[in-house]
Amino acid sequence: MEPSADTRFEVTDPATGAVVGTAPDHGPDAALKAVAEAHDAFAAWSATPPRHRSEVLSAAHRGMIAAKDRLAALIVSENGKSRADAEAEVGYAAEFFRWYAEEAVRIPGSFGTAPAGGVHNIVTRAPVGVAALVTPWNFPAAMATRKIAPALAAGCTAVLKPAAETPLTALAIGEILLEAGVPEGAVHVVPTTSAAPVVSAWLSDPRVRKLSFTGSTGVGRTLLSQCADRVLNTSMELGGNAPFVVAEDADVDAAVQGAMVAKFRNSGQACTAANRFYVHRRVADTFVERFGKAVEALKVGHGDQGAQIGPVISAGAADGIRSLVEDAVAGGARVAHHATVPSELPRSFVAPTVLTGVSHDAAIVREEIFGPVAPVLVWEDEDELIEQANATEYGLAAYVYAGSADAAMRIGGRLEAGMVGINRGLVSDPSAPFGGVKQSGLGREGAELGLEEYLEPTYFSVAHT
Ligand SMILES: NC(=O)c1ccc[n+]([C@@H]2O[C@H](COP(=O)([O-])OP(=O)(O)OC[C@H]3O[C@@H](n4cnc5c(N)ncnc54)[C@H](O)[C@@H]3O)[C@@H](O)[C@H]2O)c1
Ligand SMILES: O=C[C@H](O)CS(=O)(=O)O
Repeated sequence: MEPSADTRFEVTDPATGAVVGTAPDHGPDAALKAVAEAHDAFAAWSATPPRHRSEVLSAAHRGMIAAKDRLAALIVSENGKSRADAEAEVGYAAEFFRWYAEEAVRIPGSFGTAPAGGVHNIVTRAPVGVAALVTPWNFPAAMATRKIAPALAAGCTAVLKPAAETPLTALAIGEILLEAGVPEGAVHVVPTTSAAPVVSAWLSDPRVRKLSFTGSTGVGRTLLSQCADRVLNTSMELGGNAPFVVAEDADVDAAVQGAMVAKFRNSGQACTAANRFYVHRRVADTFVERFGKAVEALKVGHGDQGAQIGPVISAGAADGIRSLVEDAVAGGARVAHHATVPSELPRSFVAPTVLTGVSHDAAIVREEIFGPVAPVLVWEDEDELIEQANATEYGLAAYVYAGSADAAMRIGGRLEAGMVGINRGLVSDPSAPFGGVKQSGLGREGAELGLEEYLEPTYFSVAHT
């Protein structure tokens, strides 16, 4: 499953910089060899009975659950997240194998008669071919399985380039797939420190028929323009800037509980993370006080030592987050609450923080923070709220807490987002279509729609008398 590479690169713990493992460093030649093998494997895999693919995916689900402790430890070591977050990620990631084991036997098709008669329309779905999959470091298991599972269910084969920060989890998943019965060559995990040349080589190769990318909007734009040359089938899961709205009739304690999940899961490094909190003036003081108390109680430390908040991915990323806070404070914001970062911890740890009095045009409101900082803004007029919440190029997730279902659905329906959490701070679910509008992406992952991303319809026009 892993093509040979002459050189290896070191993978480090984001907290300490200690080397936690090494991965093969593939260049474009090795990456194209992986494509050749995936292409060779395609004819046989795409012709397997759906029930067989389903059973292999079920075995992959069981394999991941059996390896839960080992995978969680690997994720903590290379990503830094808390052990609890890592275990939750393994469960979530494995669930994509179970969901698509169940979908593999339900590839859709249809039969109809043309209105004028004399012609039957038969629509079938065929796997698109070899899929190139590119994933980020923030959820090293789930972002891989969210692509691999529907690709295999559809009958595609795949080459996967994980982020250079977190290749070890993807390599371990590759081994689990082999043990589950995925044929040699059908899924290649291709770590590299040369992302651009490797991915460009794939996108230029006619044997590659699909790109599914998860990462930043900036890199997504670059890859989309490369895909234009070959009019390549693409799925894009990109950045976000989720508003979290608290209405005047919301249950404030429930809103605080949801806010803790929406903001602090994975230390704020989720594309779905609440980036801006819009709280109605009538409940703003109560919300900030209770939210602040919960934030102050967060335990910051190493992921494998019982902490709730681990480091962010690098010291550079942490500095960037702190600069956003400083910029907001220079613009009039106030650090209302923060957790304590033990003094012995290195620079990659950022204090979970609640900011109040933040200006609507502050960089921290406009940019994806990707860290444990919560800017709170106060609203009174619903039309102004909607205008401010939608004033972003992103449209991935949004959250609304409101007492009346009517208000929640009305506000939620006016937000430009692909996913809206109503009275809950988590929208990620393998059985639901994950994805964004505007510059947060194209296409969906999870649910039935996630399978469609790896299928192409063929329509047969059949004459009959
Ligand atoms: N919408 C989603 O489902 C989703 C999920 C997770 C993360 N994200 C987004 O991902 C970003 C954080 O992840 P990141 O920092 O790893 O993103 P990134 O865009 O820097 O990297 C993502 C992947 O692309 C590769 N890459 C980087 N530059 C490339 C290039 N020029 N050509 C080809 N490949 C390249 C990286 O090696 C990595 O594998 C955030 O913006 C976050 O919102 C989105
Ligand atoms: O970073 C965003 C990912 O999609 C992770 S999750 O699906 O929200 O867990």
